[in-house]
Amino acid sequence: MKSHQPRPEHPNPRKRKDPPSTLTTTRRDREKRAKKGDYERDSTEALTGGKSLRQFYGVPEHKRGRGTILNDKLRVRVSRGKGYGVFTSKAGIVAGESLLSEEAILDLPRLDKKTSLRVVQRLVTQNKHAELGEFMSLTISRTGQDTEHERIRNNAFRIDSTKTGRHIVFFGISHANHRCRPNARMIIHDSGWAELKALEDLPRIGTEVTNDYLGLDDWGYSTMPRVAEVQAATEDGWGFGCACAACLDAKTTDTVREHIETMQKSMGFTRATWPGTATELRQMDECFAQYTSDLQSQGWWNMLQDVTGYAKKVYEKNYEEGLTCQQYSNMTLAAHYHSRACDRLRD
Ligand SMILES: C[S@@+](CC[C@H](N)C(=O)[O-])C[C@H]1O[C@@H](n2cnc3c(N)ncnc32)[C@H](O)[C@@H]1O
Repeated sequence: MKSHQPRPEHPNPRKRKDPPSTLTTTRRDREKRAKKGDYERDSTEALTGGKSLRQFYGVPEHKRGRGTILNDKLRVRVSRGKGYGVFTSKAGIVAGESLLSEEAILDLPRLDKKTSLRVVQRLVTQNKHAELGEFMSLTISRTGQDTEHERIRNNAFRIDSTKTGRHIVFFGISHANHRCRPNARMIIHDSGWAELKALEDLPRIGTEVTNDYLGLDDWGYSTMPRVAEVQAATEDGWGFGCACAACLDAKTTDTVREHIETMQKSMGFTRATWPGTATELRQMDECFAQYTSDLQSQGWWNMLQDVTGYAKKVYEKNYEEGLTCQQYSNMTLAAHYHSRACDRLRD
């Protein structure tokens, strides 16, 4: 009689057969598990039997963003030192152009472990395999933390101002890396759609499109966090210390930000929070449009031109790494508008 010997391991790790898993991944099984509440487990259980979460959900390992064409303007590619990133695949993009408009994969009313688990579980029960595949191809930066919650924490954007409030996850936009002086801006609509818009001209193919995770891409009214604070915020929120040019030259950046704050204080601008929602951003846009038209209607059009030109010059000379040109122009414009308005009142 033939004795049953265990097969030796294949020398090529890719061809080794996994031991039979207790975590079956057919659709029916997944549905059964979801109904029974078997998804109630912690990160250690998620790795049971050496299975990753992707294996647990039956999502192919190789589907990790690489080369994904997002639309005719953008694609996902490797970004050195940052995993993957979003890059232009079209030349001649101009400032203000819409780069990508996307619906959320996941929309969480709250950011906590239970809610995270529940929303991913819902993709399974609703047979949303494409969304599940997209979600699983997003990054987790802390090794050994392969849980739904960690993946959401790493890729979600806040839609209300609280840390644990409404968060949403996208596919393309969540692949965009952070930069403190970004070249694109994300506008999240309350309905769960988001749009990525170019903040500056992107003339060449292959330019990395970066977004500002922290809301530094404001109008310059807020207190600018120091580099150490930025690092702490990116570490706390997404598990990485920002390595953008502004953060690497912390001394210059901090000096520039200090300078800006002094200017802001002298103008009496204080704003404690960043615009978080689409409504807030729209309100700011409307405000800015209003005072631009005020300037025009009062015959101050030349001043508007001067101020913008001046701001650009100063920006190019001194403010290279701390602020976007647009932010600086807006801020300087606001300052001039403010002081002119004060002068007029005094008259
Ligand atoms: C929302 S994801 C961005 C896409 C991600 N790079 C990927 O491979 O899918 C956030 C993660 O990207 C990396 N990352 C983004 N911006 C970065 C930056 N400025 N410096 C270093 N790492 C960054 C960090 O690992 C972070 O946890």
